[in-house]
Order: sequence, then C-alpha cells, then structure tokens
Amino acid sequence: MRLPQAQVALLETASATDATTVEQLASETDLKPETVTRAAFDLRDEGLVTVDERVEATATLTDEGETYLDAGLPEVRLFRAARDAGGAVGMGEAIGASGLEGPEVDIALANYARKGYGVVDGGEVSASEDADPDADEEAAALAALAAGESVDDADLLDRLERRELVAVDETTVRSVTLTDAGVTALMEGVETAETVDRLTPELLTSGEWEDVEFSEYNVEADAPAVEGGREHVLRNHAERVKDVLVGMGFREMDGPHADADFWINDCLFMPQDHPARTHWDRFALDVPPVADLPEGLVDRVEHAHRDGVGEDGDGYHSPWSEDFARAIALRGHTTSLSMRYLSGHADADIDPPQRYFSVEKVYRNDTLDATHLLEFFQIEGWVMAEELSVPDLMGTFEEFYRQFGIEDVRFKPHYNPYTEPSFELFGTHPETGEEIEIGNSGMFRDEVLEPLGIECDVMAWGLALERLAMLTTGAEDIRDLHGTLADLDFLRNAEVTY
Ligand SMILES: N[C@@H](Cc1ccccc1)C(=O)O
Repeated sequence: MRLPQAQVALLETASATDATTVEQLASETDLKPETVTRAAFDLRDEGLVTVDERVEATATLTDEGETYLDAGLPEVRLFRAARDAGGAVGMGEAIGASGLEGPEVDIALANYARKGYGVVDGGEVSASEDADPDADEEAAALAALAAGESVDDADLLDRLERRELVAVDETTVRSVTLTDAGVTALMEGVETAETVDRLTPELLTSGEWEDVEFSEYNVEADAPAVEGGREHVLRNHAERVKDVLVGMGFREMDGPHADADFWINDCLFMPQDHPARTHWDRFALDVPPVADLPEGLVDRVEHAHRDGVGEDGDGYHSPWSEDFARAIALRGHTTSLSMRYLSGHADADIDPPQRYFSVEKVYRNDTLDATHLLEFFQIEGWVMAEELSVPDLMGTFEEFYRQFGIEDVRFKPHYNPYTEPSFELFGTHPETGEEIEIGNSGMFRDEVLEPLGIECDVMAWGLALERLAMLTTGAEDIRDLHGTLADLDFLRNAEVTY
C-alpha cells in the first residue's frame, strides 16, 4: 500500500493495543500536531486506525485565586476574626480585625452565610460554632490545583470558576489506535507515496503538477489559531460616528491638540479664575505662548469678559489677561475647534445654516476609574441656523443615538459658562442598568456668539465616544476597551452591533 509520508510515519508509530495521543505521536514522529491530526483522520477514513476524542479541562488559578491561596479566602478571614473576637461582633470591628480591604469585604459578605460560617445581620457578624475553616473545600481545591493536582468535583470547580478564582481551559485530546486492517496493512508493507499539499510556482513552471498526487483537504484538522489584525472597537465606533454625522449633513473640523487657552476657554466665556483653568485640571505645556491671536477678536472677547454683552449685559469683574489667554495647554475639550471654526479663522464656510463635527482626543487631569480616562475622544458638534430651539437639540441627539440602537436618551438641566440653557445627556448601561452620563450640550450664549460676530443661533455639544462604546458593547469598565488593562480577547472577538 502506498500512503503519504505522514500517514506511513503514523501507522508505524501507533499501537494496536494502546491509544497514543496526537501529542505523543507528534513528538515521536517529529511532525507537527496538526499534521498528525490530519494524517490520523485520513487513516481513519481508510479504516486503518480509530481516533478517540476526549475533552480535557485544565483548571488554573487566576491572580485573585493566587492571592487567596496565600492570604486565605475573604469569608474565612472574616470568620476567623469574628470567632477570635468571641463569636459575635460589630461589622466594623470584624472587618478591621480581618484586615479585609476594598472589594474583599463584599466578597466575604457574599460568601459568608452561603458557606455556613454564620450570619451577618443588623451590622453584626456572628461566627457559627459548627463551622471549620480548616475544612473549607474551596480553599482545599485552590491548594490542590496550585499543587498540580486535579479537582474532580465538577460543582466545586464550577463555583470557583464563577467566583473567578480559577480559569478552566478545555482542550480536545485525540488518541489513535491501529485497527486490524491497519495492522494487516503494516504487515503487508506500506510505502511512502509522494504527495503534494500545495501548488508552487515551481510545480507550475516545470509542468510537474500534471504528474504529482495532491493530498486532499481535511477541514476537520486542528490548525493553529491565527489572530489577524483588526480594527479597534473605539476606532470602529469613531468611524461609524463620522459616517452617521456626515449622513446627517455635518462637515468635519480639525485643529490642534495643544492650543492657546484663548480658543479653549476665553472664547467660551470661561472666566480666567474658573477652577477648570487651574493647574489642577489643565495639562499646561512649557512652550512659548501663541503669538498670533486675532486682534479684533481678542479685544471683543476681553470686552465680553469685563463688561458682558448687550444692553444690560454684565461681565465677570474679575481680572483678564491676554498673556493668560496666549498660554498653551492640551485641550480639555474640542469646543476649541468649534470656536476656531465659528470665528471664521479656520477657513471654513460659516454663513448660516451650517453643521460641523469632530471626533477627536481631549485631555483632562481626571482620576482614572471605570468611567474616566485621562485622554478620551469627544464627539464635538454644532449647528448654526436662524431659529433654533431646545427641541432641535434634543431631536438631533435622539436621531444620532438611534443609529446606535440607543432609544432612551435622557436630558438633565445643567450649567456651562458658555451655554444657556444647558443639558447633560444620559443613557442606560445595558448590563448594569445604571444611568451613565454620555454628553453635555446647550445653546451658545450671546457672550460667546457676539464677539465671534455671529448673529443667529448656535446649538452645540460634546459627547463621549468611550461612553457610547460602553453602551453598545456592554463593557462595564472603560479600561476594558482602552489602555494597558484592555481585555485582548474582548478586543479580538467583540462583535460590534448597532
Ligand atoms: N465642552 C463641553 C461640551 C459642550 C460643548 C458645546 C456646548 C456645550 C457643551 C464638555 O466638554 O463637556
């Protein structure tokens, strides 16, 4: 019998009495596991071997599991603290004595009664007399897994997996055994047939392709997973947002990430002593100030700050300095771009009606948490027209968010120094049901528009791209999407649907 080389090697290595795993066969024949698997399936189809498949689960401790392995499970620590304090103590005391911190406290409380350690009630923790922390089967299972032993109790493993203390990986283990026909074939003698598994330029030019024997495709064979490059979810959202806004008749703005405070704040009637303009909130840059601010506009802006606009307008009566306005910082919002465009200094057409947007990075000295990053994307936009009112603003958002499957945007009155009225926008997180802030908006005040020389209405907004992505992907922590903690599996596999 003539067979391809890998099949011959496999027949000669496999046994009729013991099942040999693909992994063993691969190491003995010096072939790749996927080549062995493929040869095994081909031989099976010829009736020369049988292939057994078994799913093997390997459980390993997660980082959290490792922590508890050393420090003890939170509920066990709480129990020991309560027992050592006499069996019934105030919650604060028990937690203090146990040394539990942050989320560990909730974890301890969530598992305490379930595992029979006692009762938590009315601010008191009692320790059950029958409980034995040394016999905690979850702790024992963690120790066994850490020692390389297996845990056979499927329910127990399942509980640990749900607590995210262990990660279970499933792999299919295949093993090969010679059939009687396989043994007979071997005894009668098998020879290697030259087969070719891919067409090469050489085969084509030499004409050899006409004589060679091609091996068949086996779509069941295991193959290494290939992770191709992929568009990041945030980039994907940014592009989609652009498409939607262009579809709604908007044109795109662009401009500097580092800009004069004049464009970032002064044009927006943000007083120079506003808290957001202190070094706490602002990323100031140690570079020479901007030299070429438009003179007439600077004067009008200064005038608005000092005296207000209109007949009974009033200014801030606080210091205003041009040097302060010229200093450069990373923009904390892209409303700086709206100012550049609305002022006519961006070479764009500004005869009403007009609609402009940008999807660009902004920088804020915030505290990093589940909903805040230090740099994030803002979806900036404005509409300029003769007669605009609040329903136009709300309708625009409803229309925009509907494109992403978000139908329940809510509005809350808000305050911005540059808009009146102002509204914050909220959406509902699909997983937690929590209300999260997704944007800020309003109608620009006369104090902003008059110095810019605009005589009609302008409604404007800044929406957070990352928050939109949290609503569409269900990500509960913004850091799962972006930054060093981002979950690679999520980024590889997330299906973005809207
Ligand atoms: N600049 C505001 C958003 C906004 C833009 C324009 C008008 C009103 C609000 C922010 O960053 O939150």
